[in-house]
Amino acid sequence: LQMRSLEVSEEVRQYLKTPTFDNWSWEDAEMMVLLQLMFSDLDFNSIFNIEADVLHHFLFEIYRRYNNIPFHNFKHCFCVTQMMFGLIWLTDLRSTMDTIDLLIMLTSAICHDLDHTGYNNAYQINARTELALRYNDISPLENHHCAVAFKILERDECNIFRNVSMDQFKRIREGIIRCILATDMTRHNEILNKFKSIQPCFDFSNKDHTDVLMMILIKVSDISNEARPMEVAEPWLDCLLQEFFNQSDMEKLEGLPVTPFMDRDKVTKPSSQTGFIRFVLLPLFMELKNLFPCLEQHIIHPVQKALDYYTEMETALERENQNQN
Ligand SMILES: COc1ccc(NC(=O)[C@H](C)Nc2nc3c(cnn3-c3ccccc3C)c(=O)[nH]2)cc1
Ligand SMILES: [Zn+2]
Repeated sequence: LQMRSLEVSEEVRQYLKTPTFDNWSWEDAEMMVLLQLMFSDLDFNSIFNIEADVLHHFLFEIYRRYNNIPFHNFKHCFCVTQMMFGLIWLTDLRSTMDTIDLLIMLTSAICHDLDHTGYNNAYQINARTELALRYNDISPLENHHCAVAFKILERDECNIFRNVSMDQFKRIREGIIRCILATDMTRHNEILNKFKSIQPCFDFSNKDHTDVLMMILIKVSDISNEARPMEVAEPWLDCLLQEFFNQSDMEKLEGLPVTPFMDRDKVTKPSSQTGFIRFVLLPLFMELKNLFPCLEQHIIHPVQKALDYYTEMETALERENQNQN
């Protein structure tokens, strides 16, 4: 992978800060350069003394450790990081949060699905895989993603944190572990309820409050493909269903329990999305909008349009089925 030193125009730098960024029109090598740009645009390199070649080696090793599977691949890692980058600028977090917390969030986004095999936690546990054994069925995938991240950081030439103090590294490590482990969707309600409970009087100087906000922001970045333009989001749903179908095919072959919304004989694109958008995405975004009203137009409106699109598709499909029967 030749990371061409793509000369990034001012126009692209601004476009990179918006949730409308289209990942499909960029090569992997260009996305690597854009990831470096995010670090420098947020002043991480100067504030934390991150040398350019160390950042380069770090990102290259990250790139190597994502697998070529339909959804949880390097492009997903880039999308989640780019959404996080966009949210930081959109909500002006540079003026309300410590820079070290922004560094934790961006690095967590980059690392959050490292070495994902395309089989979710339910499969790991049911199939009693090496990961389920090692992590005692407790978020086996997320524990693994985080362990791989710190294995990479143990190598001096990849350690972007090698010039920070012991106290700073301790805070960074605690933050990255907390954020990556928060991406386990089985903990969705636990984390959302914690955020709801501190909502009325959110205090940016209270670490307990900002710790929860950081988990909410990586969760939002991770699952918010539907906040992007339809021509960007729809291919991602095809990739996701491809990965889900691979898993449910394998589960059927191995006589393991099959998750209904992964079963190619049961799921349709609209049915999987209308429920997900209505019961998972919108409630999550509505909570975040209470803190950052500007997300109404940038995130919630596009998702409501996506809900209308899939609801339309669902009724059209049902009408078609009725005509056939
Ligand atoms: C509470 O745990 C859950 C809840 C919902 C889902 N997934 C769904 O409902 C369906 C399959 N749709 C869906 N799932 C999505 C999307 C984005 N990420 N994402 C996803 C991917 C892997 C694991 C979990 C989720 C939510 C998306 O746009 N749609 C998966 C896990
Ligand atoms: Zn992810």
